[in-house]
Amino acid sequence: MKVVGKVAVITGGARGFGKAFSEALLKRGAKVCFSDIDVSGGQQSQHELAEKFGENSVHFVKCDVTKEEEFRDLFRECLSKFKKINIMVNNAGILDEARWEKSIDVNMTAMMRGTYLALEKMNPKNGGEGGIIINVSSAAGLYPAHFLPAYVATKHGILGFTRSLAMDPLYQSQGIQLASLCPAFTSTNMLTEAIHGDAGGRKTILYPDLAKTIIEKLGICSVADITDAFIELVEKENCNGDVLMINKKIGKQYQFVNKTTSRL
Ligand SMILES: NC(=O)C1=CN([C@@H]2O[C@H](COP(=O)(O)OP(=O)(O)OC[C@H]3O[C@@H](n4cnc5c(N)ncnc54)[C@H](O)[C@@H]3O)[C@@H](O)[C@H]2O)C=CC1
Ligand SMILES: CC/C=C\C[C@H](O)[C@H](O)/C=C/C=C/C=C\C=C\C(=O)C/C=C\CCC(=O)O
Repeated sequence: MKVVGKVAVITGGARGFGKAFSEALLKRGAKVCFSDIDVSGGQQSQHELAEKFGENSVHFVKCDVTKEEEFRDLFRECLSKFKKINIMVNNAGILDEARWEKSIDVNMTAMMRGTYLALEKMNPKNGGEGGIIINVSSAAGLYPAHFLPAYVATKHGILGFTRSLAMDPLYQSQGIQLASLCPAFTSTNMLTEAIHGDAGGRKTILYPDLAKTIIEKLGICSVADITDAFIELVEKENCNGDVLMINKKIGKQYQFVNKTTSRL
């Protein structure tokens, strides 16, 4: 898709990947409505991005993706400000093995809700223009890891859901494409907290020492590495059904490329 002139909704955009993806789309001439549960972080990012790209290009909305009404309001606000939605990025996510039910709520249920809401708004029958939905999974969506079993389950779920909808001829006929991004370990707050504990010193994963050893072996990506892969997906002529993994050792690698053998 050509990004210039398009409108994107991004969840979890106050920091990390969500902020970097917002900036990359703005740089290419899109308008971005980004959201987060973190109001002060979101406002700070809004200020920075508006200074670079103009007040009329970027809009922050407070949205806890686990609250259905707030999620609906995010879409309403984007449509009222920018009149359309071409790109939806379900990026908000948490890593907290002690709160595995919450992990399912944020990483899985909210991602599904964001996808269904975007499908509704992008449907030409409802005034939409089709579009692209990118769901942020993880290398943990492709590989098991016994230091983060609940997180792994949610990230595998994202792939199953997104790849299934991408097969549906109904959405294809509406000009809607769905793809998944699978970054491996990347230097954001999520990784720092996993290794060192969260702000309160609480462990977010099991066996942090083991995780550290594995991370040292596999290497750590930069946010720029992942943003580059994100933009590649968005700008492809057809990214429908794609699962793009990125890790430090092998770089970008499309998974399940032999789609005929990995589909019904
Ligand atoms: N950093 C990494 O190594 C990797 C991260 N990911 C995924 O990328 C996505 C972004 O992660 P990072 O930027 O690394 O993490 P991060 O922790 O820096 O950013 C996550 C953002 O999501 C927001 N958020 C959390 N719960 C929310 C909720 N209920 N409603 C709305 N916003 C909420 C947070 O406030 C934060 O701004 C997540 O889905 C994560 O699972 C995937 C692979 C690797
Ligand atoms: C402790 C981790 C904390 C945070 C990281 C993120 O939340 C991230 O989402 C989790 C990633 C977990 C990744 C688990 C496995 C990764 C595997 C690979 O990168 C693949 C390795 C080799 C590929 C071999 C090959 O195909 O040749």
